[in-house]
Amino acid sequence: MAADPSPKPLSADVPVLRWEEPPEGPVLVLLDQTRLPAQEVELVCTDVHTLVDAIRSLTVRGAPLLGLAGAYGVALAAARGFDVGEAAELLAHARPTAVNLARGVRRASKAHTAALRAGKSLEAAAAAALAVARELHREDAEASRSMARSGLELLERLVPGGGYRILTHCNTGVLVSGGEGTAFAVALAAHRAGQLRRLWVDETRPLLQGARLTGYEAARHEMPYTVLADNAAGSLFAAGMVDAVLIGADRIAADGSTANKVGSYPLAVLAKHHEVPFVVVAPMTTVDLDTPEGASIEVERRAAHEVTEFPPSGGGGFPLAPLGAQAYNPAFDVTPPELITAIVTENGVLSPIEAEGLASLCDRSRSGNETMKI
Ligand SMILES: CSC[C@H]1O[C@H](OP(=O)(O)O)[C@H](O)[C@@H]1O
Repeated sequence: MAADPSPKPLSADVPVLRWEEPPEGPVLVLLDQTRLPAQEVELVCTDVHTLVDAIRSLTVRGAPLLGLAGAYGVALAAARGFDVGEAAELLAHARPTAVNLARGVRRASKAHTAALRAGKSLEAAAAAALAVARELHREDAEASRSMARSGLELLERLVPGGGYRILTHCNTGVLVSGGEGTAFAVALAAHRAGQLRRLWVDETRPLLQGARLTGYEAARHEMPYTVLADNAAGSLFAAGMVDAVLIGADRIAADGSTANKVGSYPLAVLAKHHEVPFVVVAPMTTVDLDTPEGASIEVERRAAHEVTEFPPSGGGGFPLAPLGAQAYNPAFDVTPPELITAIVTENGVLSPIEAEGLASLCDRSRSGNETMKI
């Protein structure tokens, strides 16, 4: 279904994802992140195929938000009488790396199936799936608030004196979350506390989630931010201009290996070399104890045109390389635990990273939120 063609003013507070129930049937409304920062355009999803395409094209993106989109997608399929099993399969496999997506789909599908097995009506089963999606939404918003608090406390310990110069990669704010995000939410908390001296924003080629989306979010909060080409980060470290690196995650394996947007691993190596804290901020929905180590994480490979053309969406853009050039375009890379200073979750902060520590975090209630010295 076509989106509203009239772009909304950038100042509008447009929800990233919302469920609506107009007379013609329930819909999932998405802020189209491929159009930002130039335009705030919404995509109205009335069916699962539209939602799957939106996930694959990064119209909706970011690990925690993908979990919510997956769960709402199951609810949409159930409410509109689609085959829920088929919908769940399509949604869960729309992108492979962020564990949150399949997890959100699974939790909503289980609720739907349980309702049917209990003899409930199709409407009640659809409502059960929607209730799970809404609970996940609330949980993610609360997790975001908790990580922002814990992450700021960690910065105060790691970087005495405040006035943080934080480098971040990709986008990890409200555009990836049911709340204010993960790593970006920590930077925003520092800003609100008057402790953010500079937010260095890696542009994050090839899809430029940093320049486009983190820039968009930082501008709206009037944060002191500077965009940089990814390959300029090294000179910032060399000049001693980075106090900490904060990144998100798409999947954290049982040993602490972390898959995140491509370009994260080189930042971790730079941070190690320059003795700068490298901190991962991610909700527990991103921790996957069933994946033992980084080598087991499936890294999504994306189309060559995202690298060889501009704009990098959909093909047919301005050629940045000879037509037909091959391109290596992994969407993520994996940072080993020995390069990670700490992992901040809503269940606690793990530092240094020890495999059993993550399992302990998974066993904790949200209240057990203190730094774990393993
Ligand atoms: C806080 S998770 C956000 C995470 O998702 C991004 O990937 P994508 O833009 O491809 O969905 C990136 O890895 C971010 O760190």
